[in-house]
Amino acid sequence: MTVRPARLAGELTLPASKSVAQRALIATALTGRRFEKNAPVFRIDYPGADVISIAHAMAALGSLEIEQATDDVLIVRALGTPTDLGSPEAPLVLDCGNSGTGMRLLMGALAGLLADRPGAVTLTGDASLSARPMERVAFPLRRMGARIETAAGHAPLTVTGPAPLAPIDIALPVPSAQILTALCLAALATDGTTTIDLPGPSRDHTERFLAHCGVDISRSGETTTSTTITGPANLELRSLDVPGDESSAAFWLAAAALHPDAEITMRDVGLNPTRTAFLTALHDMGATIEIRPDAATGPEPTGTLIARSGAPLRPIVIEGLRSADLIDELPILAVVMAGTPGTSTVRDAAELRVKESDRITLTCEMLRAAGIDVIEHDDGFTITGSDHRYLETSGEVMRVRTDGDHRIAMAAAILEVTGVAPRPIVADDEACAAVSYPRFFDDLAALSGPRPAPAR
Ligand SMILES: O=C(O)C1=C[C@@H](OP(=O)(O)O)[C@@H](O)[C@H](O)C1
Ligand SMILES: C=C(OP(=O)(O)O)C(=O)O
Repeated sequence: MTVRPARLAGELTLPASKSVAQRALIATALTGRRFEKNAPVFRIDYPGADVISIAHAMAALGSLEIEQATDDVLIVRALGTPTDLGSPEAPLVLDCGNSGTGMRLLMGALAGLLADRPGAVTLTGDASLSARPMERVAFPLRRMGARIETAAGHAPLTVTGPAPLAPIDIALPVPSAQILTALCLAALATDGTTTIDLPGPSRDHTERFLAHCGVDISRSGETTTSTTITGPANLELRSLDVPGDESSAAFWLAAAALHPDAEITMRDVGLNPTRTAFLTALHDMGATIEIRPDAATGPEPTGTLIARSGAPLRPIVIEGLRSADLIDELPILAVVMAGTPGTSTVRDAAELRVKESDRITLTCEMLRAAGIDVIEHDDGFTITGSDHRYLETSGEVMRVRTDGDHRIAMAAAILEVTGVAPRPIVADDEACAAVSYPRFFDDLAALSGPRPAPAR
């Protein structure tokens, strides 16, 4: 017999926004300005493993000094532009771990750094990252003049200098904030104005952070967007509060929407309007979430979220540009769909197949393992859900394949703990949650209160 918690309640501290922290680390590493030893530029409270990988990569580059002040706090100091950037015979090797954002942003940043000096830097990553497409970033950077070699489109990849860069006007085929950001970081080293048009919504953390550091950058449009940035630009380093990660909050918003008795509070959560698509989707499905915005203090708006259970949920269709806006939240949204009576669908999300895992296949496998009716499409899935909650269930515990993907491991845990799954399930790798949320399973235990040990 597996007993699911009767109540989920408590207050949580979320990890630092993975998108904001990595942008701040990489952009700060680009600056030529040297800071006094005791003048930290910013701190990162509670970084996930991707953020730590990129912090260490920037320290290996020689641009930043990272002090681990406590288990949970990184203090970042800028040391100035590195002098040793390797050579084609002996490139400097930087390990990006599991971070797609880190590797793609660094391609642009390094192209800028190597625009007018010799050197060669090779970026490597773990097996998952080495399987992900990198030409989508290398190709437009080459158009600006960068010298980048990939291994048949993948990591390891090497950026070589000197390779002077020129501004470009470009319309990207996909609404990717990672490509946009790589091009913006490269554009800082050019003389003139670069314009990057995107065919759909994307997060605007880069525009906000670079403008905060005095760069001439702006974005227009809300669904299709156009970003303009003018170089050459030196960053004025300014302190920054890194907000709690919106995509980490999504797991608890889903948990509260699904569980019959829940109240979960999260403070200092990022409320950037380009990151609120999951809040909107849950609202459209009928969930109750109280949003209390904080007074603005920096480039990223924040606030408190209080999610409560009890509202009946209705099915939803996610397609077109909306899928791009929800891309990292689609595995956990699938769990909400499974706990909603009726048929819900996600289409136009083929991009999910090239994230840390094939998230379409693994999301469908997870739901099937739990006994939920799901149909897999090339670009999404259709789920027939139910509002029945199995707070006690029995049978063999089904192992969910994660392929080391943090979002699948956390989605499986929410599916299990909320009683949506008729059958007991467990992720085959819970440790991978640390990529974005190291204490996820501790927080889950704290919210669940004392109860019988979970079935394994
Ligand atoms: O810019 C970013 O911080 C991110 C952009 C998104 O990727 P794409 O740019 O490929 O859409 C997202 O999936 C990723 O987790 C983080
Ligand atoms: C896709 C993700 O991250 P990245 O591309 O940075 O690996 C994610 O966190 O869901």
